[in-house]
Amino acid sequence: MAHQIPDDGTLLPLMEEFYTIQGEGYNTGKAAYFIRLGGCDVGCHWCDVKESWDAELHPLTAADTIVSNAALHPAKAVVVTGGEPLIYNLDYLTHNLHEKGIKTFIETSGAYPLSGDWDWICLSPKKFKAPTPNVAECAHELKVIVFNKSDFEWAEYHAKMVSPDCKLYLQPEWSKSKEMTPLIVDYVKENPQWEISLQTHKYLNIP
Ligand SMILES: C[S@@+](CC[C@H](N)C(=O)[O-])C[C@H]1O[C@@H](n2cnc3c(N)ncnc32)[C@H](O)[C@@H]1O
Ligand SMILES: Nc1nc2[nH]cc(C(=O)O)c2c(=O)[nH]1
Ligand code: SF4
Ligand SMILES: [Mg+2]
Repeated sequence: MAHQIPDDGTLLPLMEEFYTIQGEGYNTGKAAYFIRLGGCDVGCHWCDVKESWDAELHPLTAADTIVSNAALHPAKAVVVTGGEPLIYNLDYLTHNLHEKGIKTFIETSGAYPLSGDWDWICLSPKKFKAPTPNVAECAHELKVIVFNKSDFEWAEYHAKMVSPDCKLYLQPEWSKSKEMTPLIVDYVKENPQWEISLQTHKYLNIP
């Protein structure tokens, strides 16, 4: 049976929630509570959480419960990820997190319109479903996954879509990391407006 998900954002398909260290991008090294919502139709062939794709496998959970769980942890910061979290209306969730003094960060492909009130937006655009201009304009961080050499040019194309003060990151696709990381290192040395982002949680063996 298909989930009937109310569009007021009070119920969300929750795949998992865990307290860990942000492994990627600008906030690397900072403790945060991760909320992983199920559902994604972007279809990245190298996606590292394909189990998230089918929303119906993940129980509809009260946003109030997610907020209370988040509030139990010392770091007052939440990363909402997925799946593609912007499939859902995130206004209610982020409003209630803020009411509890919790900062809101999102990891998104930008493939759906922006909802929610965010302290930090990490946009990781995908070839398989282009980001909406609205998310690109609001992004604090652009994180492009490098799977092959052509992705540098593609990254520059997206850098033109974001605001001038948006941080720019190149992150190797995990399975191609050995090949791509040296290319990223060379690229960043030549183009220092870009920085390298590694999936440090995978090296640390933490969630
Ligand atoms: C699993 S996605 C979920 C959020 C959203 N759907 C997105 O793609 O931004 C979280 C982050 O992991 C990155 N990611 C996913 N699979 C990866 C892989 N195999 N190697 C490197 N980064 C990956 C995504 O680009 C994104 O920045
Ligand atoms: N530690 C840790 N950091 C992350 N940063 C982005 C992640 C994600 O899957 O969205 C992620 C994740 O899954 N774990
Ligand atoms: S958009 Fe994100 S969750 Fe969806 S397939 Fe791509 S990496 Fe995976
Ligand atoms: Mg991850």
